Amino acid sequence: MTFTPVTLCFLTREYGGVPQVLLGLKKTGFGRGKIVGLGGHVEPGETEAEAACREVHEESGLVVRQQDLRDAGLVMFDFPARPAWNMTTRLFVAARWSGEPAESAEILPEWFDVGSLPVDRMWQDAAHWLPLALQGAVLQITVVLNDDNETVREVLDYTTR
Ligand SMILES: Nc1[nH]c(=O)nc2c1ncn2[C@H]1C[C@H](O)[C@@H](COP(=O)(O)OP(=O)(O)OP(=O)(O)O)O1
Repeated sequence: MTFTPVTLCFLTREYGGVPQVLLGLKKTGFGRGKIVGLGGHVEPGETEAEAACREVHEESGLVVRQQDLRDAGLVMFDFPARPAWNMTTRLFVAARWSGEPAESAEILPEWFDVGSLPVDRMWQDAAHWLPLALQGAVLQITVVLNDDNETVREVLDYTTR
């Protein structure tokens, strides 16, 4: 079974002493209408880190350097009722970046407090893995979606650190 390689990159900052993460409203394509992380497909010939930096720039105008990406592990999104949507997702977190986030055709970026993530507006599975990734874990997780391709059937967590 093929799992398409994609990335998600979570930029962080402290704002008034409060940790925040940059997410965004997906305006087009896969996950339209949801609050998601910045990211997308790894193009042929590209590394995951290169793809993450490219997607952050395309979607928000921000510049993040590969050396400032922290590898936060892998999440497999398994859609048994829609295997064409299966993805293997490299997670990155970056506390150093430059620029001001700007709306793009694909994403309306927005900062959220890490302590109150907008989980009701995200993919349901995000509540299972995003807080851990932002806390510094290196994840090894498989999310199995129900046949509605929305809700979570099970989360298999192989994280060791
Ligand atoms: N169950 C899930 N929960 C989640 O939080 N993110 C998911 C998910 N399943 C997929 N994703 C993310 C991973 C990836 O960053 C994104 C899909 O990639 P894209 O945003 O790039 O898709 P698009 O259809 O907009 O295509 P392109 O921008 O043309 O590559 O969806």
